Parts: sequence; structure tokens; C-alpha cells
Amino acid sequence: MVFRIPMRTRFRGQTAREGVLLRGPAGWGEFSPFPEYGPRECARWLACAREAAFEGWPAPVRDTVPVNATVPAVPAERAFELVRSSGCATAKVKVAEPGQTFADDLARVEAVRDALGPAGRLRVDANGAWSADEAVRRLKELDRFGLEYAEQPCATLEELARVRRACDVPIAADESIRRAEDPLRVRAAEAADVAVVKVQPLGGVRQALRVVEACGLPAVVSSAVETSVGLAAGLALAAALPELPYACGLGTMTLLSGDVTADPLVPEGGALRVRRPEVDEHALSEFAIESPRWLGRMQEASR
Ligand SMILES: O=C(O)CCC(=O)c1ccccc1C(=O)O
Ligand SMILES: [Mg+2]
Repeated sequence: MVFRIPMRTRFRGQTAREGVLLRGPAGWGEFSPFPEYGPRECARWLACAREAAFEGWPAPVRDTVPVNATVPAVPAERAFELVRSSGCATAKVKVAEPGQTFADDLARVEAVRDALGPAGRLRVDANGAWSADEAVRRLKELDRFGLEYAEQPCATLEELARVRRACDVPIAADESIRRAEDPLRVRAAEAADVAVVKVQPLGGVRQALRVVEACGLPAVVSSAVETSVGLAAGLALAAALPELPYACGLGTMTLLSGDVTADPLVPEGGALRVRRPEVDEHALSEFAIESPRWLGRMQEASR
């Protein structure tokens, strides 16, 4: 069944999340690759949905997973409110949004530090938008608000490595880790201190566990802004990792305007309880759409 759920705030240039939910003997799985992704990339997203529906996941080693509040490129006052109401002790702030200035970033990050208090952890995510020189300058400036790390400040591994050598802020690789072979490149280039991993692009929980092991870096499990069905797969990965030193980016349910379960995976006291919510047929019907395009995408991904 195909769904379309409007987002509360534009994120990654998107105003709604669409995808397919499939049901198998092990439960529901979500297939929701972003619109621009081709069949080869989509095949891994589909493998993740199939694992969820037909195999299930490895046993968890913890029963709660701390999460960060995710702060889109919103005005400072909104950012403050978002973090305050999240109950999270860690926040991730989007910076370098196209059409905005560095003054906007500084104001947003300052507001988030105010909302968190001095003990909170604050990370920024530039989605690869800065050059290496720009990143070094801007991270040094933003670090007056105390940064836990900077996620993907630049696009390439070479740039990430240069920034990592030139400033004290730890570097996390996100877009640089999309395929199973990527972590080894990140490690070889000494480009990052932290690996951000997402279950759908990596092809499921088992595959992602292997990727993290091969990478040898501490992992942060992050969502692709999924329904609770997709989030549950990320949560299963975070719950099964031998070590989890950082809060995960799985607190994104509140970015969507609705969910396919009556019991959404939203953080309580800054953490998610490890579980797999039941899909609710009534909630599902509210967001169901007809879409031959999505069924075609799924077919192409299975070839
Ligand atoms: O990490 C988080 O806090 C939430 C997930 C997130 O930011 C994200 C979600 C979808 C696509 C890209 C990104 C990103 O990390 O840039
Ligand atoms: Mg990111």
C-alpha cells in the first residue's frame, strides 16, 4: 500500500514523504527512497523493507535508545521551541541551507544552545554544502556554542579529512556513507570520527551492522524521515549495535504530520523505547494514495 504524509516543515527540499508499506510474516516494512534515487540505489532500500517483512531483526542488546531533536532550517525562535518541547538532551541543527545566510545559522545554533542549557549536546549538519576553507572558518565560529560534532560539513572525503585536520570539532560522515563499501573509504581517508548510518540506504539491519563493524567508527543511527514502520528498522539497528556512545537521529516522527500507527515512535524523555508499533488500518487509510508510479519503482528495484 502506498502512502503520502505531509511534512510539518520543509526538509531536504521536500514537503511530504511518500513510500510503500509491505506486510509479511515478520511484520510491516517500509520502502521510501527519495524521489531522485534510481533503481540501483532503490534496490537496497527495498532489501531493508523485505528484511523487516520477511525475516525480522537480530535481538536487541538495550531497551531504550537516546535520540537527538532534529532542527530543520527554521527561524531561531522556532528552533528554541522545538528543542524545548522535544525533551531531548541532544539536538542536531541544520545549517548552510540554500537561500539562508551564515547569520541565520549562528542565530539558530545560539537559540538551540540556550534551549539545551550548557550540559546539552549540540551537533550541526551542513549536508555537504561548504567548501573545506568555509567549513573550517564556520565551524571555528559555531564552536563558541560548543559542538559535539559536525555532520558532513563538505561533500568529498578529501575535504572532510582536511577539515578534520584543521579544526578541533569532530567530524561525522553521513552522505559519504551510503553503500556497504563506503565506510572503508571513510576510514582509509581518515575523513571522520563518527559514522552516520541509515538502514534503508544500507540495505537493512543486518547489512548495516556489518557496515558499522567494518568501519570501526562509533555509529549514530539516523532516519530518512520515515513513518514509525521505517523508524522501527532504524531503532532495531540502534538496539542491536554492540556500542552506542551517541544519541541517534531517530526522533523524526514529529517532522511528519501523521503516522500509520496509533502508537507512534516518538521519544519519551529524550529516548525511544525499543519496540515495533502495530500498524493501524484506520490511520493507514488516512494517508493511502493510488500510485502506479510507486509500484513501478518497487518493481524496478527488484530486478
Ligand atoms: O539525523 C537526524 O536527526 C534526522 C535525520 C536527518 O537529518 C536526515 C533525514 C533525511 C535525509 C537526510 C538527513 C540528514 O541527516 O541530512
Ligand atoms: Mg546528515
